[in-house]
Amino acid sequence: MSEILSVENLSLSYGPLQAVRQVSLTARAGEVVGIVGESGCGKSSLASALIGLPPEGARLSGAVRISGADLLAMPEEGRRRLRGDRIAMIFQDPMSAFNPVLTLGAQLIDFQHRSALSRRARQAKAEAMLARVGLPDPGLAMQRCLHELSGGMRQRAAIAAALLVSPELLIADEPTTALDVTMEAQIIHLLRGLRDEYHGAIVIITHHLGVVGELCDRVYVLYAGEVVEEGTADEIYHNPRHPYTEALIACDPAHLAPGSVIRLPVIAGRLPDMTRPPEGCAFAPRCARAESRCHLQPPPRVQVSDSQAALCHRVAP
Ligand SMILES: Nc1ncnc2c1ncn2[C@@H]1O[C@H](COP(=O)(O)OP(=O)(O)OP(=O)(O)O)[C@@H](O)[C@H]1O
Repeated sequence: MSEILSVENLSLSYGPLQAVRQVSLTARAGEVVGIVGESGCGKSSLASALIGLPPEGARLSGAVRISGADLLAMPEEGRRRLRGDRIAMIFQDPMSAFNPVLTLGAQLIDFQHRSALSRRARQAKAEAMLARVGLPDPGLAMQRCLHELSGGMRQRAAIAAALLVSPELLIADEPTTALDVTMEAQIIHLLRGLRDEYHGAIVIITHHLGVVGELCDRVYVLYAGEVVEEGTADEIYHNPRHPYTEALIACDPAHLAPGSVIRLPVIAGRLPDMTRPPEGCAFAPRCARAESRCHLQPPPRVQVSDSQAALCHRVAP
């Protein structure tokens, strides 16, 4: 499988605040890769760096390669072209992909402006894609403005818009958080169906480990801006080795028997102050298994299988 996305030692900081620290990851053609972590661990900052659009004032280092081309090393014009041609993004707020006062049809046709197809063919392709993502009566939906569509329909339209340009890399940043549970299940089902026919790489960024377990091939667990564990979805979900991954799983609603809890458990403690990251393991202050070396020395990256690795003093190879 060819590597579509290759990230090497990527760091992003806002002044003294280190939001993303030395992240390395890959996504190959046909693969769905999940990046999971709780709020504030650096997911959005990482997502912005993956598309070469960091927030103003952020400082970036490292490499983000899209099919070999280093996004961070090229001038803005090159990045813009790459984003338009080869990378598409699905945001939590589907409205951010659209102009609210233009019809959906006009926008879906315009998104294909680089295509050699006629206007009529682009229209037909847009309608077919809307049907594919489950919009009832796509012909009618094409004539509607976005504010006339329901939240679920907008999210489906945003997915259709992203796929219309056949991107090599599709990045979904918290694609389901804004939706209710039933709709979330439908969207997951849809993305799962699409992965079999879409041959690019899909990267899904979420705080919800259940999404990752159901949808992804491989998972990276992010804590305090670092990848603390990586592995296949099966390894991460059923045989987590990092205490933070274990804690995330214990908090996941999918692991709780229906009706058994009133409030979701949360991981006790809070993220460290990232303007002064701890000298040892960043998770040690919240870790029930921490020993003194965990507080003093940076943890080693321990390879536990061909595909699984954890950043932890307590994990045996
Ligand atoms: N534009 C910014 N300027 C300064 N600090 C920022 C900026 N954006 C994010 N941060 C800080 O960087 C850290 C990581 O934030 P980020 O939004 O990337 O995390 P996240 O995991 O996406 O969180 P959430 O799920 O709540 O969006 C946080 O401490 C946050 O306060």
